[in-house]
Amino acid sequence: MTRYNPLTKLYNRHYFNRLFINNEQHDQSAEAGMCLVMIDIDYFKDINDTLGHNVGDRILEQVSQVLQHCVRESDVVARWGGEEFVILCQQSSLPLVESLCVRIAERIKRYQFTDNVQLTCSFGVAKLADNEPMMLCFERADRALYRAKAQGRNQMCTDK
Ligand SMILES: Nc1nc2c(ncn2[C@@H]2O[C@H](COP(=O)(O)OP(=O)(O)OP(=O)(O)O)[C@@H](O)[C@H]2O)c(=O)[nH]1
Repeated sequence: MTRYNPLTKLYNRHYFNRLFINNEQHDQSAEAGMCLVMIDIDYFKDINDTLGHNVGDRILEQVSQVLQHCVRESDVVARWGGEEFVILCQQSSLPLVESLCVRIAERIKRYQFTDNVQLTCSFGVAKLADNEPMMLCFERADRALYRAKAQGRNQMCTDK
């Protein structure tokens, strides 16, 4: 089974799921300080609709590079769906992960994307609680992302 999404070269959803979401065998020490970030490009459909699918694909590649560049080596980045990404940060904390999101947002703001496209992202953050299944933490991060979208996009929400 392939681990990677061919376009972005990031881990694909299936592999990320297998590693973390469906795997309840993690020991507690490995789980200490695990945080999840869900990231979704804002109004990505408009980019496809106005500039075409090929430009959309280039943007997805470039955003993926930004994410890989911003994270630590121990963090795991995956393409979750169309224009949605997930980062799993290990041995981290909410303040550290929130500052990671700010760094990513700043880098995306400054990045010279194909066709001079300007874009922003929305972020949803959650920290794995003691004895919490990864799936529940993931759902909390996803709800936080939904809030960031609903509140106007280009922002980060944390589920505390
Ligand atoms: N170019 C390209 N587009 C994709 C790919 N996968 C999904 N998409 C597009 O991503 C777009 C997602 O659109 P929406 O879910 O409406 O989200 P959005 O326009 O980003 O709006 P918000 O998320 O609400 O800010 C759709 O137009 C999909 O066709 C892909 O691999 N390449």
